[in-house]
Amino acid sequence: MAKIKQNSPVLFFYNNSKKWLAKISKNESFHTHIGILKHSDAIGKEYGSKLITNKDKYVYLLEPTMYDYVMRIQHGTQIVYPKDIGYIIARAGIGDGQKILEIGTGSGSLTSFVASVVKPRGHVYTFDVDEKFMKIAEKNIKKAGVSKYVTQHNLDLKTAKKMPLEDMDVALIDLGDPWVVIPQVRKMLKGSGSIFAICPTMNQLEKLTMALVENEFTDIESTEHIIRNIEAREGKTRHSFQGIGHTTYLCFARKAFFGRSARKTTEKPPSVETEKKPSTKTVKKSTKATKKSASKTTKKTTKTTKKPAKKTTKKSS
Ligand SMILES: C[S@@+](CC[C@H](N)C(=O)[O-])C[C@H]1O[C@@H](n2cnc3c(N)ncnc32)[C@H](O)[C@@H]1O
Repeated sequence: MAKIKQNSPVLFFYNNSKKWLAKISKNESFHTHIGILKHSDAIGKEYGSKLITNKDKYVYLLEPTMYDYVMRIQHGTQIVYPKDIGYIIARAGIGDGQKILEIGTGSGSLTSFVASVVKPRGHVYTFDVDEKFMKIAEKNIKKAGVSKYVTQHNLDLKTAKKMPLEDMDVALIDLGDPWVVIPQVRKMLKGSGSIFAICPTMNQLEKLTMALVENEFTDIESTEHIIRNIEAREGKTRHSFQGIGHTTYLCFARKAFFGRSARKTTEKPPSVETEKKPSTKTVKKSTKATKKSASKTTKKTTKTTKKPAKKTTKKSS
């Protein structure tokens, strides 16, 4: 039986829109519209028990899940929501023991969730360029209890000359221009490794898909996930009037070896519809942009809780 004690995490659950997440500290209490919730009253109770307030209302003392942490995360940036995270984990094949590369830590929502899936043997190496967001993410990752499985780096991989990682199982990208980092990500991914990127608009999705084809990725799929809440009550179950509209598009692919260099130039890449070669003009543009910005490399790595798997052996990527 799991009993609540000092420092236990607890979700004080009143209803779906009123719930409070806290770490139990015996001298603390908080005032709510349903009365005062005293932490000391929770100590010694089993998770799932009721706690009565001074206004004779009650909350349930629930053990928080990763969903609860992510939904109550401090937002520094837009975050990836559980409705998308579930599919990302399934579609990218994320599991225990994997090495994950993430570009665009943001508030650490996706980082925390993915770390909770790859732990205890796996690790998330996450990169961001904004120290302010990195601090927010660090706090959120700590609150979610997965700091041990995450290493945060302050490094712009767009301009980095040497890739700091190799043989990654999965790469997750959440930046405004994900197509720019595809060549770099390719170098760090193992063969057939999964890549996933967030694209809030269709224009971004198009540019990304073209870069994926150009950089020899296959199994390309783009999806949008809409969740509909149902209000289920006896005799009057119906869709909720509230709901989230469009949030973002998700794009998945796998690293492959098209063998273009070994083929004659007239030969076409594999015959999947989405794997048509993009117009050279656009691809050249993004390649130029990458090269141009490569001269301004900033290298700074913070908070290394675990060493990245850097080896100097060069591999064909
Ligand atoms: C939308 S947020 C990511 C949100 C995150 N997926 C989450 O669930 O909390 C995008 C992040 O990408 C970062 N970013 C922008 N350009 C970057 C770059 N070149 N390398 C790494 N991170 C970058 C921004 O600082 C920002 O924190």
